[in-house]
Amino acid sequence: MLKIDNLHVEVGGKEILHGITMHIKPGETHVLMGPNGSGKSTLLMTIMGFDAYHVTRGSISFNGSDVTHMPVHERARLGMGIMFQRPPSIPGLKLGKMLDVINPEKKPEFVTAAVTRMNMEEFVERDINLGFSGGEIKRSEILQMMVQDPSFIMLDEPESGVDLENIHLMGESIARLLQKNQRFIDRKNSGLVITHTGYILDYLDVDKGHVMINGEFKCHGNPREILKLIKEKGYKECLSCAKIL
Ligand SMILES: Nc1ncnc2c1ncn2[C@@H]1O[C@H](COP(=O)(O)OP(=O)(O)OP(=O)(O)O)[C@@H](O)[C@H]1O
Repeated sequence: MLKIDNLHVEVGGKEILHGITMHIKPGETHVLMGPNGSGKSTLLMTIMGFDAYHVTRGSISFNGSDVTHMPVHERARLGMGIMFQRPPSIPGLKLGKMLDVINPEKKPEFVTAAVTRMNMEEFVERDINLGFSGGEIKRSEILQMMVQDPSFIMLDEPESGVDLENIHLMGESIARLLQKNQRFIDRKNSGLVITHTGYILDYLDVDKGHVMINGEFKCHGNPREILKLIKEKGYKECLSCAKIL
């Protein structure tokens, strides 16, 4: 589904990603870990195609199409979706209005059911993210993604700032987006999820983990084993081992 080959990316005139290669197949979910400032969000923003992220070398292909220099809205149309780490507020645009226009194929009943599922009824008349708490922003992001219904789902720290009850709601909703209730061969949706804590792994059947340090992948393998290693020995161990777990 997603093939990234030797990707080099500059932000603000500085190279942040130094040759990232990865392949995510249909139905797979991968997890991205790594210390603060290592380039994880940069990778997601580049895959989605935001202007500030300049690909200087390498390529991104999505379902066989080269999207390396394609604008964001075209990537979204092809089926990419992203949940931001810190999405902006949009004064003057009500959440309900946004939900009405994200995906014309979704019937109003579908949208209403998604709003109810995410406990966002009292937010539809509010401007997007304006004054929302951290956890409310995350629920609003997932709600918008449920309506967009992308086939490739990127999540930047979905559990950060979310209380335990809502982590459960978020986890189950993300699992549905990634079709985790279906057999692997029947799944069409794939995902790339950034996590520091690994809480989200309790809800997702994840296929592979990657550790990024200073804009490069240093380790690939079982995400739970990688997290255990990081908790016990820190990221320094990833640098020294740099192997497949
Ligand atoms: N516009 C910019 N100009 C200069 N440097 C930038 C810019 N945007 C991002 N960076 C730098 O790129 C590096 C990677 O940032 P990024 O947000 O991708 O890290 P991250 O791994 O997602 O971190 P965290 O875990 O803290 O969210 C950081 O050092 C950041 O300061």
